[in-house]
Amino acid sequence: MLQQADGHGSGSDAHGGEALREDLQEFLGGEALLQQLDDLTKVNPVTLETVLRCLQARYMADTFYTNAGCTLVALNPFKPVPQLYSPELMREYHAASQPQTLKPHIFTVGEQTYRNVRSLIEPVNQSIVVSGESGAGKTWTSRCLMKFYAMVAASPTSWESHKVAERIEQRILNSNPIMEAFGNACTLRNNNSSRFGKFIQLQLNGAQQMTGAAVQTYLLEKTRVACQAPSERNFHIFYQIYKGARADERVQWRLPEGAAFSWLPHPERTLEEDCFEVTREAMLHLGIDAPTQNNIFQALAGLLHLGNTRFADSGNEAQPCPLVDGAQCSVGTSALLLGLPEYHLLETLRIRTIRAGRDQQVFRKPCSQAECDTRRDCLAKLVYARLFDWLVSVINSSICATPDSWTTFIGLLDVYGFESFPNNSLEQLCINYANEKLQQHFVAHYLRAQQEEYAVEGLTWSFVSYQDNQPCLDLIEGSPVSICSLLNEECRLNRPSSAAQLQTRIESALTGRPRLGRDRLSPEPSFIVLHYAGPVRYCTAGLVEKNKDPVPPELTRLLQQSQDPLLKVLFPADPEEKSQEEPSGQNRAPVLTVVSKFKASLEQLLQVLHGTTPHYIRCIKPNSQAQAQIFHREEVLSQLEACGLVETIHISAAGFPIRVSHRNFLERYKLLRRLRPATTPGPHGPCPAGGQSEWPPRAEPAMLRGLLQDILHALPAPLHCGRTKVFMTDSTLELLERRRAQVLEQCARHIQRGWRRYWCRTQARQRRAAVLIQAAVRSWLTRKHVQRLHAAATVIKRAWREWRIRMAFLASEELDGVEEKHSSQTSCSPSSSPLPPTQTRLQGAITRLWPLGLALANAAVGVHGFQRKLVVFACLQLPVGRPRSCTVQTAQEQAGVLSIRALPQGSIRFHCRKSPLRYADTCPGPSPDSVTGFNQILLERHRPGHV
Ligand SMILES: Nc1ncnc2c1ncn2[C@@H]1O[C@H](COP(=O)(O)OP(=O)(O)OP(=O)(O)O)[C@@H](O)[C@H]1O
Repeated sequence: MLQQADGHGSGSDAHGGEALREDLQEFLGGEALLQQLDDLTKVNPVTLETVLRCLQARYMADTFYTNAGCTLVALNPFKPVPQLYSPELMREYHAASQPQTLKPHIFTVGEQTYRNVRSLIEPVNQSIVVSGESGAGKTWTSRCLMKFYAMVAASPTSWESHKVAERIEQRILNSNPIMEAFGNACTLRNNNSSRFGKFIQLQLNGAQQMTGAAVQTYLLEKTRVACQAPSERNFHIFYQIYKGARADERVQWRLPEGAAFSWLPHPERTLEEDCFEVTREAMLHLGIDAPTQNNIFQALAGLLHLGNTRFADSGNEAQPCPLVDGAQCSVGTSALLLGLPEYHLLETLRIRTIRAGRDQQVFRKPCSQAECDTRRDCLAKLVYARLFDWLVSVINSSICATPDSWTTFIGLLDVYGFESFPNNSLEQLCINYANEKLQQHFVAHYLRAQQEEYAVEGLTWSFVSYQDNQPCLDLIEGSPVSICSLLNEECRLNRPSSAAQLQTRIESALTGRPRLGRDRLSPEPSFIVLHYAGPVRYCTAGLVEKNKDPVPPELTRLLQQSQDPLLKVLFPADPEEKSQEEPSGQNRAPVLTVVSKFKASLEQLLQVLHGTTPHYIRCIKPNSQAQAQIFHREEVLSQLEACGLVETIHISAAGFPIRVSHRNFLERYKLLRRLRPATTPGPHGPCPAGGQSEWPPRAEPAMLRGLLQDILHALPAPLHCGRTKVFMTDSTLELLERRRAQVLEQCARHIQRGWRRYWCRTQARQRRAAVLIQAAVRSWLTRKHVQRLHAAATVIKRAWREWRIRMAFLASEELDGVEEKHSSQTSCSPSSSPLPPTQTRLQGAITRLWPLGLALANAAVGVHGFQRKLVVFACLQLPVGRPRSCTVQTAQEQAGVLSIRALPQGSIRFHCRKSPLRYADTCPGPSPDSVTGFNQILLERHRPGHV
């Protein structure tokens, strides 16, 4: 989950931070606020990932400055930013009552240092260390700061002092173009790369007015004069004179247009730094008059011609190397321009003189071709380095105030950043050694600042667990044995030693040193130093030679004989002078090597820095293409490592990298009080269920602290409760988060359980209610249905009964009617009959035998039509004359007689297919055994016609 930078595992750290949960991220820092976060130490937690994200967000929003505790991180905009360095802005920062509350800017640092000087709080002197890799913007930053001080420190009381101050400031500002022309060059990484380190001391009087300045330079890359890496250039000044010389000067300096110089690569490339006039102007302002300037440029032209002096192999050790074609002219011109005799120059380059023996006998030995080249290059480097130092001294004499006119100073240190290339040599060793020294100084200061914050918060804590870079410094410069001492020893002994031998010596003498490593796969002899910013492999080849920086004494002697006024100044003839460059086997006195000189100047610098209040500006190059609005995380990350910001983060991790205000802490972790055992209620009562309302915005600090104590009581974690913040380590945060997750899980379980119980209860209730409703509805529906059926049945029953009754009635009527008629017929007189007598007789017969007649009438065959009707009427004794009074259906085709059976009693049974009676035919439940009666006609003997 949480990962904090530990040791040097930056990669994993960067990824670890990514895994941080969003809500935690928000709690600790607030994702949305990243670009508004002015201080990198306020990103929470302080990890590389969050720091990178914050820087990126700010860079993309054109915010180039960010605080990082006591450090200011300056991202190179690589584009002109309007108003970012305007005089109005300078004035705004200067006039602000609290510049720290304004946006981070180099002017905040400038103003802070200025106010510190004014406050006279010890240490009064201030220093600003501007560091970063090549092209990160150190020179730009230093220049802007100098302009700032020139503006703010120029508030003189009188007109006269105003004029003095203005002149001084102008001189200080004018020193920049000169130093840049002579000390800067176009490299692969920066078109205007400073090839030296510098410390500028701005001197202030008791009224904090700038009265002067002093410049100290370090480690000029003088090899560039004679050797330039592919695609790189020589120092700007050579191009300036080559391109900017007037016609008469060209003649005087022997610089015809289009002339080719091997030490002037890529002359066709024109940079804005190639402005000769600006340099001349600045030199003039600093008191370097035109003849002196002329002299300087003439000597530089002499060096260019010296570069064209090429030697061929003589093929004979006893013979000096001949010059290649055309080189003779170059030697002549060079000698002329340098004020040297041509012959003497050539001889010095080609012949080595060796003094040996008790009486210092002189031997002359022709040099090899390579040695000639080396001596030529050495001469050029010697002249250029002395010229550069002389210029610095001239600048200093021009801008430096008399010791009694200034009391305090603000120092600006512009140094190379940490360097690590595939092959590193003495230059990188010196640079990285300086960076180690500065890092140690920075860390000590940072720790002090941290301690102060803890003290303000009322915390006592010491950084005992922090491992500083002392072991690495011991390895490089320690006593009695270190890399520097071994290199110096090699120079002092002046014994021939190969690269492999040097490697072996270093490894055996420094074996067991924790910061020394070895690259077993490297084909070249080398050793590895584990610097705070990462491991660097140094090749041992050429280390001793570079450390010796040998200058053949003949060269110095030659230059001392120059007729050139400038060279006379640079190389004063002093017969008493014991050349430092004359190491001899017998002389066991310490030799002034590059390393020892550098170490001495570094110690002097650090002494100065120790006596000041330091401020740090870390310049960061967002991309190596020098493009605006491009932020390469990997590149920035490696620079953060190199400038020690990562180390700062590691230190933060060693302390309490996480600081949360009391209120925020309580808001997030109040629920941890639930962990408190039920039997031990805290002094602040039971846990309130509420949220925000429980801590009103202006809650008493005492109350907050009390609640905090409750949490601490419930969860014994290594938390440190400051006056306004809670301090904790990364692992504590992790523990808190874990416990919080546990409590949340418990709560979630409780809620789930409660909810499930409630849900089940509700479900059961609903189910019961549904069943009840369903039952009620169903019974109601059934009742309704049954009622309807009942009603229908009643209707049917009633109708049926009525029908039955009617049918029975009709049937009985039918049957009764026949009998009655029959009886009444028999009782009636014949006179009353309307029928004729024959008919009446027939009718009587029929009537007597009416069942027979009826059967006949219904027989399928037999009587038809009216006869059939008549028979029926007769049988039923219906009046024929009134056919409408009753209806007799006779045409019952189907009702034929099926069988006629004479019964033993004398009765006859007619079995009809259908009852001849209209209504008596219906029988609801005929029994199969019984005679149906209605479709059977039984003629009984004693009583015919009984049905
Ligand atoms: N604040 C800035 N605003 C705009 N451009 C800048 C700024 N800072 C730096 N640059 C650009 O970056 C280039 C490199 O800056 P600068 O020369 O100051 O780098 P440096 O760190 O001094 O490099 P070196 O160590 O090689 O001297 C400048 O020439 C300029 O173009």
